[in-house]
Formats: sequence, structure tokens, C-alpha cells
Amino acid sequence: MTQLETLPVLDLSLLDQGEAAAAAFRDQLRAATHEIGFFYLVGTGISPELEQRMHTVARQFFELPEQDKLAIENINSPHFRGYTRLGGERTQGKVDWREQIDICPEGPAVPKDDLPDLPDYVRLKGPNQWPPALPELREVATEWQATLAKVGRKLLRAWAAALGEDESFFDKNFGDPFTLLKIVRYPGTDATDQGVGAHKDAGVLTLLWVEPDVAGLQVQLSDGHWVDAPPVSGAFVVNIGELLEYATQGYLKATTHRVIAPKAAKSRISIPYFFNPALDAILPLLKLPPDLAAEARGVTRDPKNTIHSLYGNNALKSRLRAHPDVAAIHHADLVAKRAAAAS
Ligand SMILES: O=C(O)CCC(=O)C(=O)O
Ligand SMILES: [Fe+2]
Repeated sequence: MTQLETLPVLDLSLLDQGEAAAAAFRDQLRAATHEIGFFYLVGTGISPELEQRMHTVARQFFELPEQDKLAIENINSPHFRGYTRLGGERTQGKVDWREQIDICPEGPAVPKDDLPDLPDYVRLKGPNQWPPALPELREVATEWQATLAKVGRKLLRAWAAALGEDESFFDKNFGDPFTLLKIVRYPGTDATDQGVGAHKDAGVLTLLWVEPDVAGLQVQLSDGHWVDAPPVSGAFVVNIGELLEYATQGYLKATTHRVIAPKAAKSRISIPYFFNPALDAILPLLKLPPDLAAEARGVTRDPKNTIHSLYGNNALKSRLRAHPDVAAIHHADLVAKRAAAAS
């Protein structure tokens, strides 16, 4: 096979090692996300101790008795927070074989009476559901979110500079980022391959932590060929989402990926963190220098998947689609409105 079989490995700490090293990092970042859209990132400064605490608490949560997990089931939450049981999530209409907790920024819900006057996406704001049986989870997840937000901001500054803009280009849209942290377990099964079906991430960038030694993630290259992206010790897997493809007119690529379910008797924990702008952010389009603009491919158009430049609309679309049960219980009016618009 002549195809590249592994993703590039980039070292974020180069940004702090003088201008020549920083420039080399930006060049590698631009190339990796123009050509593949996926890479491994080392040198993030995240301590092995924090990784260990996160891994342990994730395992402990999924080992809790069913009733303790269901105490925070996502169907209790209009804001798509909490525990999704196995089979409760879909990609392209097909069931994903994973269980997970969804955690977003903590905050009050918008009062029901105010909703009619506000954009639909404000329904995504609200409190998380934390498991009373495992108080440590809130502590570790909160630290994880804060630590990874710093990595996300640093990467965005490097991208802006690598693409010919001032490095502060994205800052104003990320003052109050609407992030999503998922803690996921793929149980082993021989009944299906679909851990999570083929998809692109809907936001700006994803920082994925995977427990050591368990493969499953696959990335589709531009010729349609799938490559494995197994975990690399000390590294996060990073990929860009549809909004960053949009903001760069396709110069950077949101790449399709999927997770193959582990075989029976095995399981896999992964922790994706989706670093996204504020819900009311409209990502500005970058003005690429002429040599890069000449290589921008335009944004991939998919009639079944409109990319909204207003992030809140993109986020709401993804959530309603992935969690039809939550949508039916809490947002039947939106589901009806969307069905009418599509017909
Ligand atoms: O679990 C993984 O390795 C990736 C999950 C993923 O792609 C997603 O949740 O969007
Ligand atoms: Fe994904």
C-alpha cells in the first residue's frame, strides 16, 4: 500500500520554544489539517496524573449500578446533558453502540417563558447532570474542561497565524465557548460494527483522549480509503470540524471518521472534547493569502447536512439529530417545525 498509514504527530510545546520552532509547528499544523484533517498532538502539558484521574473516574462511572447511571439519564434534560444509555444515540439514522455522559458549560436554563423571543439554540444552555454516586466526576471533568480549553485556544491562535491572519483572529468568538465533553464507553459486541457511524464533527475542533491499547477509531482519507488511528501514549487525537472547514472555505478539511465497536469481552473508553465557539458566534471567514486561497477546495456540500455559519444552529441541528428521544420529549415543537420545513 502506498497510502500513508499513520497520522502525523505534532508537538504543541514547539510553540513555546522560540520563533523558528513555532513557525515549524504552524507549517506542520497547516499541512496536516489541509491534507488530512486529523493528527496526533503531544506536548500539551496535560499531566499524566490528570489523565489517570480522568480515566479512573470514567471507568468507575460505567461500572456503577444501572440505577445510578440512569439517575442522570439525558432524557431528564432538555439541554441534552447526562447519561445516554446503550443504543440511545444515532448517526445517519443508525444506532451507535456506546454509552456516554454529555457535559457542556455549566449554567442556568433560559426560563421557558422567554424562549419564544429567543433563538431556538438557547435551549442548549442549562445545568449539567452530575452523578450523586460519584462526586469525583464533577471535579475531574471540570478540571479537564478548563485544561483542554487552553489547548484549544492555543491551537486556534496557531491556525490563524498559519493561515495568514493575526493570531487573535478567532479569540472574540471563543470568550464563552459552548464546549461539549463526552465520556464514552464502547462495550464489546459481536452483533454490530457500529461503535459510532461515519460522520464529521459539527464544530471547530475536537481533542480526543483514548484509553491506551484499544484501537477502533478510523479516519477516511480523500481517496475514500480508511486508516486506523489507534491511541498513542501521551497524545491526543485532534481533528477539525465542519465550522473550521467553512471558515477556511475548505482549505482545512473536516474529515469523516467512525469507531468500529470492540469485539465481545473487550471495551473501549474514549473522551472527546469538542471545542466550539459561543452559541451566538458567526465564525468570520478567513482571508487566505493568494497561494493558500488557490488551494481552497470550497466547502463540501451535502444536501442532508447544511452547515450553518451561526454556531448555535449547527449545534442544535446535531443534538436533535443524535438524540431523537430527547428531541421528542422536550422539543416536539422544533421537531415538527423542522419536518414541515423539509417537506
Ligand atoms: O470515540 C472515538 O474515538 C471518537 C468518537 C467520535 O468521533 C465522536 O464522538 O464524535
Ligand atoms: Fe467524531
